[in-house]
Amino acid sequence: MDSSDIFRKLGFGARFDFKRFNMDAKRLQVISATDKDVEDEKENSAAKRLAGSDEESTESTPLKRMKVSNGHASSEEEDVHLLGAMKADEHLTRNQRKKRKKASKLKVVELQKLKHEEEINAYKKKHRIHAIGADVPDPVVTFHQLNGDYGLNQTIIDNMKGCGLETPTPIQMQAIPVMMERREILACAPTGSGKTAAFLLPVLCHLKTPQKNGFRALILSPTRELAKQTYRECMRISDGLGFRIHYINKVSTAIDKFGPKSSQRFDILVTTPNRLIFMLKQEPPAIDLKNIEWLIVDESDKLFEDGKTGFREQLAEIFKACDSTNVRRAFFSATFTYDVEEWCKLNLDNVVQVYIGARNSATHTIEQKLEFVGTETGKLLAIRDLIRKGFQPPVLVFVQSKDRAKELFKELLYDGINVDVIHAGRTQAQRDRVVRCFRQGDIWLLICTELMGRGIDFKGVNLVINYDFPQTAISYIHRIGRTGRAGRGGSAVTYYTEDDLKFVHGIAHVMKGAGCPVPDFMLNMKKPTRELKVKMKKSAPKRDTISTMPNKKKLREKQMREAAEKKEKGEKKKKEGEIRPRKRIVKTLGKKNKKDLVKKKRKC
Ligand SMILES: Nc1ncnc2c1ncn2[C@@H]1O[C@H](COP(=O)(O)OP(=O)(O)OP(=O)(O)O)[C@@H](O)[C@H]1O
Repeated sequence: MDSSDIFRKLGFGARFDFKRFNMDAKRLQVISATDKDVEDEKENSAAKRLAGSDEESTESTPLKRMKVSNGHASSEEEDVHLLGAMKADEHLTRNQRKKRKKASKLKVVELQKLKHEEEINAYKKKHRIHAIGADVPDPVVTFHQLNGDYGLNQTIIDNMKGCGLETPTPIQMQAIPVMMERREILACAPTGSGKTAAFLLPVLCHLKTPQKNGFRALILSPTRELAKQTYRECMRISDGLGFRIHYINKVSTAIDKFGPKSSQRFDILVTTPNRLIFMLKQEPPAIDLKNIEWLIVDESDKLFEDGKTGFREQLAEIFKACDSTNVRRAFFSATFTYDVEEWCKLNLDNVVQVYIGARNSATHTIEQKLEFVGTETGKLLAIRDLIRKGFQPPVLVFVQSKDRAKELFKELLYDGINVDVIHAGRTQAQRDRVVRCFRQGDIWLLICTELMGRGIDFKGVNLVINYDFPQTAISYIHRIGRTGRAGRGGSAVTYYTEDDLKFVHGIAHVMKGAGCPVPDFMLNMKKPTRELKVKMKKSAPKRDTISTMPNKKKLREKQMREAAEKKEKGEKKKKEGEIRPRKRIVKTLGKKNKKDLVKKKRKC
């Protein structure tokens, strides 16, 4: 037995890197020339395909494309490769041939997988989808696909179509399959991009049919208005399936309805954290969240905020109450802070992060403008000018507090337009009426506070006016996001005064990020310090009252200030007189007398 025999025996069934060992293999007669040719041909064809020489159009049939290429080689392609391999295999044993066939099949599958990945990446890039996480499922192209792939009820798909939702938006393309696979998710997509349906569809799919096990899905929203809107959307999409969906309107009735003695005939609860906490704190708790399978936190960055405006503590208590082992959590918002992201990475199980477009960016369909108005009076003049020139309702006007909302309402009440106001100081019935009238078009211009800034979907708002400069860029993104929804156009104008100059930089950059023209001087404005930013975020700046009438209190203050200044000046003069009396005498003597005095002095 010579060395080549030993090598052949030991190397039986092994595959060679032909580029590196070609010469040796030939010398030892381990392979024939045909073996190498087949191998070379395979590599060449793979490279060609990855370089895009494949004739098949990737755009025309995306669904088919994704299905076919999902890891399995087409039989035609396989045959070509196997034929070549069989010719080369003539001199091999049956076992060797089998192994070779298996190996080449594997290679084809790998190449198909690569091709598939490339196509998926191109599709994601086109729709600006970024997904981070392990084994992220592929995005879907149609709602119909969800029926085949995940068993989504056809009624839901029909209801979606009935509401005019024909094809999924980018966030729906990616977030739905992720949630369908029961993965926890942190999703961020621009305002008005269809996040509500993105979380409702998987929830409805997993709940399958109505049951008597108490609530199985919980959706949290920061405001009652948003909770009600989500409840309505959920009812629309699940129409005909018999799910019992609830929205807590009055806590007193909810306690009787959902308490321990209830029939447990409910499936989905949509509410604000405060109301839920109130019910959980009853003795015994007036609601049971032990069977919750899906906990959705909408506008999650808002709910994660600390302090008066946030719900962080309440959220922690609700998380504790949803203690089922198979609870899944989903966080949705148009904006995310670093804190929320870190929390999700640490606490969620194998989380998938989905971002559409650039993070914390404004919708591209909104025309944004910054308008310098100098002073508070300038703002009033600007808005009156806009009204006088004529505007296209509906318009939303944001101010920083309920007091200012009332002040502006008083000012505009007699300007000949249908104007109303909504803020936390109004009763729930008043708030509901205002929202209803605004939706119906009976109110043309609605003055509101940050209450309306999050999630509210008013169809066709044409213009958003930031009467008071927003406290943060995040607040700006949400406020202007009330227009330009679901791919429609819209405009936003932000008034700024001398006092707001130091905060213009941030907003100018958000505008630039959304592709709006911004003058260079705005982009180059000095950034506010960190302390200033924190201060502004915590509390809105003090501003002069919104009024064209002279403010009596202010007038009195001004008079008192002037009187005090006068008095101070007088005292100062008196003091000066005591220190330099001669000078005073000289002054009072006049020019002629002064000369006489000098002469007299000389004589002396
Ligand atoms: N696939 C779709 N095709 C067309 N319109 C859609 C689609 N999905 C949702 N919409 C519509 O888009 C609008 C905005 O949707 P939604 O309120 O869910 O946005 P959002 O992303 O939650 O916004 P926000 O960040 O302001 O809360 C709604 O009127 C909704 O009916």
